[in-house]
Amino acid sequence: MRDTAPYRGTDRRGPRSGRPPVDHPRHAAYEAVAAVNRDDAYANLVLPVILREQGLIGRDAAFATELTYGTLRRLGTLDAILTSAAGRDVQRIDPPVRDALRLGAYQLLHTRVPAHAAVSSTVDLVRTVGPGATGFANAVLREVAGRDADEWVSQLAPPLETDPIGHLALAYSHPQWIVRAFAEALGGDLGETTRLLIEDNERPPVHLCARPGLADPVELADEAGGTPGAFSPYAVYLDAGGSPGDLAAVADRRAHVQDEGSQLVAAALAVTPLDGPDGRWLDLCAGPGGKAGLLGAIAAQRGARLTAVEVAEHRARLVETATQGLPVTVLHTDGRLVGAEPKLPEGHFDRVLVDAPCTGLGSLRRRPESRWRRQPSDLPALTRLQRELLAAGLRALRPGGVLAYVTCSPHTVETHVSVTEAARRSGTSVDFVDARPALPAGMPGLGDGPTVQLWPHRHGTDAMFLALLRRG
Ligand SMILES: C[S@@+](CC[C@H](N)C(=O)[O-])C[C@H]1O[C@@H](n2cnc3c(N)ncnc32)[C@H](O)[C@@H]1O
Repeated sequence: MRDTAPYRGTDRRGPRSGRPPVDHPRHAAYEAVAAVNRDDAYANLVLPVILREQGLIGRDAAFATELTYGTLRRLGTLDAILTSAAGRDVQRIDPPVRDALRLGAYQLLHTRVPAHAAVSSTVDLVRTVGPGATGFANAVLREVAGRDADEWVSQLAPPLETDPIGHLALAYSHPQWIVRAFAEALGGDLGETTRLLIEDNERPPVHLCARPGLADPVELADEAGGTPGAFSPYAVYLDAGGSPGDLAAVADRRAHVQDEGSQLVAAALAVTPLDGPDGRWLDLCAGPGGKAGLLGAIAAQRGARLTAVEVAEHRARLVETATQGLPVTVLHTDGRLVGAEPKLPEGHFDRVLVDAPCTGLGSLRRRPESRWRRQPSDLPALTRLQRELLAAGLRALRPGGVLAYVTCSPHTVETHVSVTEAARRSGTSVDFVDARPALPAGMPGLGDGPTVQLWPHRHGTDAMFLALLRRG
């Protein structure tokens, strides 16, 4: 909302209804934030339902979305500010009042909503969700309004010089362990780490993938009112407010919604040179089917066939839908069963994708609550699964075949450590292939190889990691 006219919200009941004014967008945002914090809901799933139920469209829907996503992203910093302003730990505030205050503080510090409107609309909200706390809410928000966001950070964050991780975590609203992981993956460069954290707090663009042989990206960009992507030959960037669900090309599966980084790593597997047969491709972790959709379309052009494996039944069904009409066979099974499952024989496949389950720290832009849900304790189970799936992928690969190991996390334990450990323990001879030539010529910021790490702040993509391995 920063760059648009100040927004005051809408009151559809009007002043004469005799009831306190109800601001529909703010109520919708409250419902969404409360569902996320109370019920562990996902904002991207729950918000569209609430918007539909409340009949919010256009500017109202955009405002509710901005409030929901912004508040959830900034939760860590907002809570530190509210703790200070309230003079008590925010965790000890009644949850409905706490969520209303978070929304109010977000409006005060990060939008152009006038302070009086942010305060009075939040007090109105508290009147309905936590009656009895209106005086408290009013006092806390007036305290919050006494400083701008930078002044609060100066007051509350530890000094950058002595505690850079603590400072960045508070200033840019990320848990410290994630800031530390990002800084490590960026070679300790705190300037780059800061740019990444800033990017994580922005609304991400929507990217489309024009499926090769089925849609032309320039024509799709015209149809969608977007622009062709900078790097992926299949990418189209949708303009803000563009709605992919309304596009005929998406409805009839000539295109799908997919981050450009995901397109690039899937395409990298397909373009890596290979000697010998090249007709059997495998996607070992396929759900919900984004990369299988792109690889299936490329396979159709090249006379190849893709086997797409997914262990979760509902996600296997999503892969089936996503790959209809393409030369793709979907298997609902555990990818680790290579060699035991007759349809997954050892030494059989020419190209294998292992797009492993991971913390998803590379796509925090798209999942506003996930940075607060993920814990370092998630890592051991995930990295074990990553290594087992990668080992299975290597077993499935024929000698001379090529495997792409991909994560949407830049955490080095999930990237470099997982891939080198699994390759070392695979019992077969495995060589790293330089992944950089498999990405578009001239793409900047790809590092020294042989693996590639994409970044939101460098490439405008999710932080996808790619390692290419060739079996000896
Ligand atoms: C990162 S996602 C894959 C995203 C997908 N490639 C795409 O582009 O849409 C990882 C997927 O692996 C699946 N998965 C987890 N464990 C698995 C296993 N043992 N075998 C096969 N799939 C598994 C998860 O259910 C999840 O759908």
